Amino acid sequence: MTEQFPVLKNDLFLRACNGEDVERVPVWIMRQAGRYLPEFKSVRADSDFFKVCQTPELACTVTIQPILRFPLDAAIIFSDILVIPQAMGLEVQMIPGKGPHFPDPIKTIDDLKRVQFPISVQEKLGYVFDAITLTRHKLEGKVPLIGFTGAPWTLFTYCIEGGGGTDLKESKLWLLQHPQESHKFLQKLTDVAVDYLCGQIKAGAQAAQVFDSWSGELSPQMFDEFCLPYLIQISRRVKEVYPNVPLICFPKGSNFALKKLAEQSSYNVLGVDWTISPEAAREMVGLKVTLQGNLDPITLYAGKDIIHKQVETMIKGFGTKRYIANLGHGMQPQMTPEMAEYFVSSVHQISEDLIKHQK
Ligand SMILES: Cc1c2[nH]c(c1CCC(=O)O)Cc1[nH]c(c(CCC(=O)O)c1C)Cc1[nH]c(c(CCC(=O)O)c1C)Cc1[nH]c(c(C)c1CCC(=O)O)C2
Repeated sequence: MTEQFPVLKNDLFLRACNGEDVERVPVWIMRQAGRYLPEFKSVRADSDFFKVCQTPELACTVTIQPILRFPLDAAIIFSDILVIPQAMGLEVQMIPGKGPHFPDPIKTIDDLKRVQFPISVQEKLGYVFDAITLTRHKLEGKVPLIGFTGAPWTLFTYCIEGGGGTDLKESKLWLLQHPQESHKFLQKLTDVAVDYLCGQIKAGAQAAQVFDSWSGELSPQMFDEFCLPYLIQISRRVKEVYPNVPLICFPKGSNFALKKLAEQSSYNVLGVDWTISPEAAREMVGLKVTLQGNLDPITLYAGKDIIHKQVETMIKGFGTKRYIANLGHGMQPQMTPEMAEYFVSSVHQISEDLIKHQK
């Protein structure tokens, strides 16, 4: 039996995903739940990072925290992309002040034997599905809930580098020296990501985003070989099961790939970072897909007047159709809730004005 969820009261985000008219540009923020919120820090004070992810009540609480504070148009389930490597049998720790750490990363081809595949996502990641179902109820239909996964290449880099903050030398050497084994591993990660996204949608996610945070470290040629086919595959396979659920792809740093993704994949929305102008991004995809982004997050440190001006330029550049406002990457722990709020309210005010005057 499928769950009955509260009726959705704000469908602005979903309408923008689907290219429908909006009376205001929808806005959410990547990493909107996080350490810049005192109420998040207070939950984290008592619980390890992955404990929060694994406990549906806690994951639900922190997912909803930013929704209670700011007039956002979507919630994103609190979790991490690295729950997939964990589910495949690799140990991942979150080290305070440093980030993710794999005590025993994949170093050799022989190490790939330690990667469990196939896996039952229901058995290993059912806690995320439970968190999503609970959060759908607790949101009371205020805004839609987004699920997410890491993209195969980005997950691959963490499994091989053992953490962030590297130049990805080891992962790139895998692609160059062991292309076949790399493809095999990327395919396994893809299969798990597809099952994982389908499980999240079944549990109640109303849209889903694929984060390829490190795709921009690859040359266009390497991107075409090791990222693009898997990103396309994920979109097509999830759409086969859930044709009406909007899918978002954020290939950070690979703005050169926007045209190919718009033409060849089934994503409704493409996320862009701040290294491409809104006009250039729009030029590459036309009105075939919705664009999401792309304010340089550093802008949130620059003060209200500057935020306001930059948001205005951004919205005018993208246009108010087929557009979702966001940062070009995530919130940072040193940012203040006040500036997040100002960003959100600037999007409201500027886009409402623009749309009114277009009529
Ligand atoms: C690369 C990546 C990861 N995780 C994620 C990505 C892709 C997005 C991106 O590029 O930022 C995705 C992610 N991680 C988190 C979310 C939650 C939902 C949201 O509010 O956006 C999402 C969508 C929570 C988190 N994930 C993490 C935190 C902070 C850790 C903590 O609470 O102690 C949060 C709130 C930890 C994390 N997790 C990861 C890193 C590199 C770090 C350390 C970053 C840091 O310390 O600032 C891996």
